[in-house]
Amino acid sequence: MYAPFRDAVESTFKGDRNRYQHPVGSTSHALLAYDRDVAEGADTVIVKPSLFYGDIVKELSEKKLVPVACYIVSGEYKMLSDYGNSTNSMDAVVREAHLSLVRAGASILITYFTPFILDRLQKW
Ligand SMILES: NCC(=O)CCC(=O)O
Repeated sequence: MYAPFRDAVESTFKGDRNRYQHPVGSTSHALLAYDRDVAEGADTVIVKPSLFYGDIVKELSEKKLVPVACYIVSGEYKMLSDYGNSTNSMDAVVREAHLSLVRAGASILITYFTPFILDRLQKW
């Protein structure tokens, strides 16, 4: 999900970051990290990437301890952009994707679509 960002910054990183990324099939790792981070004084938690993790966003936001921020990373941006461009449905797909995270409980959206959304917010 991070390849477009790494390409943009001409990253020389080789390998993977599996040692500190949560296993895709597990909810419990994310919940343990949340408990640890809140106990250490975090004032916000970030779910990143976020579009495939609506279940995690919902579970964390229902705890109501700290706001949940959702980071729509570069690979998600590319997927949405490619789909929106190829089907001439950018407004609809961007709106639906971002509202899905709001519906799941996101308090903050971190997204490369910010200028696009701000241009349309009054209509949505
Ligand atoms: N520290 C920068 C990032 O994490 C970027 C992630 C992305 O947008 O792929």
